[in-house]
Amino acid sequence: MDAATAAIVQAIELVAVTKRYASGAPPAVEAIDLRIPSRSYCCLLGPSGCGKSTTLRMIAGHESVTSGDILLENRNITRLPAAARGTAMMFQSFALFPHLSALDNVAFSLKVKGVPRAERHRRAAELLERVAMSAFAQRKPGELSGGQQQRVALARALITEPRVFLLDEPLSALDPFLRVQMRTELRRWQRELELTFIHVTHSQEEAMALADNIVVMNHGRVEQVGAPRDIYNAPATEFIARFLGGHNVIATAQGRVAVRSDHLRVGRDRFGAPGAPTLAATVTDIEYQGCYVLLGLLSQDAAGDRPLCAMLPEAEYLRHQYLPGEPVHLGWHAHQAHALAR
Ligand SMILES: Nc1ncnc2c1ncn2[C@@H]1O[C@H](COP(=O)(O)OP(=O)(O)OP(=O)(O)O)[C@@H](O)[C@H]1O
Repeated sequence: MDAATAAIVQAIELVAVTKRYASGAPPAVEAIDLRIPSRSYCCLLGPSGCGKSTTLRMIAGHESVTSGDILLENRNITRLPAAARGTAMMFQSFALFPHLSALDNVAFSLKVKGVPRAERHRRAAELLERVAMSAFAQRKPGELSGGQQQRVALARALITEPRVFLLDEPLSALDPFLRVQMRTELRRWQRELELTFIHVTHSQEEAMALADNIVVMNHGRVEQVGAPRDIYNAPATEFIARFLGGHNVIATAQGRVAVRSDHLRVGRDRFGAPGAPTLAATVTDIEYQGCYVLLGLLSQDAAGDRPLCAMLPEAEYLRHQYLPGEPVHLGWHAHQAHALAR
């Protein structure tokens, strides 16, 4: 490890963490090594069943670890109870107590700890103010909108003064409009609070919008870790290229490559110098999307029939007006094709 890497405090470090729910069953999480820098926004991204919630629950202490270690700021927390770890969790459904006011919901964990009423209400009121919910302190959860409930849930988690904030699909219960709005708020809170956020999602769009680092998981393993732009521009595997969307996987003589849909060039004439990557294709569909047009294409590559997709800016499409059934040529710049490991 170089000095610069050593100087970055890791909020969370997983060392060879494995989880088996039953002996003999395939592992839900298999030998994961992961470092999440302090004060960063990390998204665990992957399809249903890939092990992301299990990973989050093991960090929270809601699930035991079969083998391996979990460190929080260099402290081994693997065997500590959830309340002693320095983490707090926000759930998809927010899990607010329906019969308690927003203020009492936020103050709840201090009540359990025996903090006197006046003191716990003072601290809860401060946190409600921080999330712009002071005016709703006396309302019950049922009298609040989804977004307002989320802010109360955030305040309730923050009252325990966590070092690491864990979020399990926190936006998926919200309608699409509110989801985008709350996404922006989550990012702003993370920056303002200077906390480490670890957020589980199956939405690549959400992960791209929020994360400093995305951890892409598949079948209980980490497939790739990186900044959204780095992962999008150089997906390591075919699974990632397909899961992220917006990519074509093409079999070439040198192996499989990923080419972004907006990097695939389409023309009636063959492209470029002899030897440059090129394919013949037929237009199958045309989808108008507003500022761009998606062309569905069928081609043959080294592995056989290959459905592909090209994303053309609206003006370019209008210049050419391709029609379904029309033969076209496809091309791409060699540097825009990323070799896939598998
Ligand atoms: N309590 C449990 N007992 C037994 N198996 C479990 C349990 N929880 C999860 N699993 C299994 O472990 C694997 C990983 O599940 P996990 O919930 O971590 O995935 P996920 O990526 O979060 O999926 P989702 O997005 O659907 O929540 C799955 O095969 C799941 O069936």
